[in-house]
Amino acid sequence: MLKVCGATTPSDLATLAAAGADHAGLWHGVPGGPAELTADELTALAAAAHATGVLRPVLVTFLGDAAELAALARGARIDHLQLHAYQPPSTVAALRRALPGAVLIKVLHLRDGRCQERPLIRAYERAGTDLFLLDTATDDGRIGSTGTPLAAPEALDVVARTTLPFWLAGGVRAGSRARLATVAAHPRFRGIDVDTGARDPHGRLHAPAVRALARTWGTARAPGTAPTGRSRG
Ligand SMILES: O=C(O)c1ccccc1NCC(=O)[C@H](O)[C@H](O)COP(=O)(O)O
Repeated sequence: MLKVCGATTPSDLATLAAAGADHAGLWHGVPGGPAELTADELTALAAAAHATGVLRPVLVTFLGDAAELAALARGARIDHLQLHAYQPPSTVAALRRALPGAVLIKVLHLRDGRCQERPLIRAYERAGTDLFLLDTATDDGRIGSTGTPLAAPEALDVVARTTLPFWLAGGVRAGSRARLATVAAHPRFRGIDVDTGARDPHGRLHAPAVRALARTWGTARAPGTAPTGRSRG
């Protein structure tokens, strides 16, 4: 599974679909974010993602109001939600009740190798999280699209504290597959989530980079096929 984050136009989605991505991350509720979408834009792009026949949209958000998120997801017909900030387990639980069929992805942030949410991991699992996304936070506290690499031993240490499937993020590139081989070999590893490594030097989504990610990480689809099933693991 390959998710690429921060699509803002139908042309971005066409690039991702043709280059082998399975999920497109669409931002809403990320104040000041360069890929921030209005609710109407989110709905239109989610429809465009579905129309590709291969891409599933993921709502990526810092928002913590479960009722607002559930309404947004229903309105945009998105069934994958990625809680990318420090939303508490109670938000996951409320979303689980509001959207029983959705795939709820909670980000776990590693800063200086330490998982910021470590004491809450079990609570997130009990609340109804489907999938964890391991990502990096920078020394100065930035989160999301940091391009900062995650070390394999630190990722595995967090994974050992969980029981759920997980996606891997944090400066992932085609060339980091060998360095992260032990993480990719984990039985609960389900795929990668990339922003920086899928872009050209001007910050545009870049088909050759996406193709290289899909090829190197072994997520490439057979030509003409759509991903099967949901991403719950
Ligand atoms: O992508 C962003 O800029 C972003 C901003 C705010 C919240 C979340 C954001 N991205 C979420 C993602 O899922 C990224 O793909 C993930 O952080 C990995 O990014 P990178 O390290 O640049 O590959």
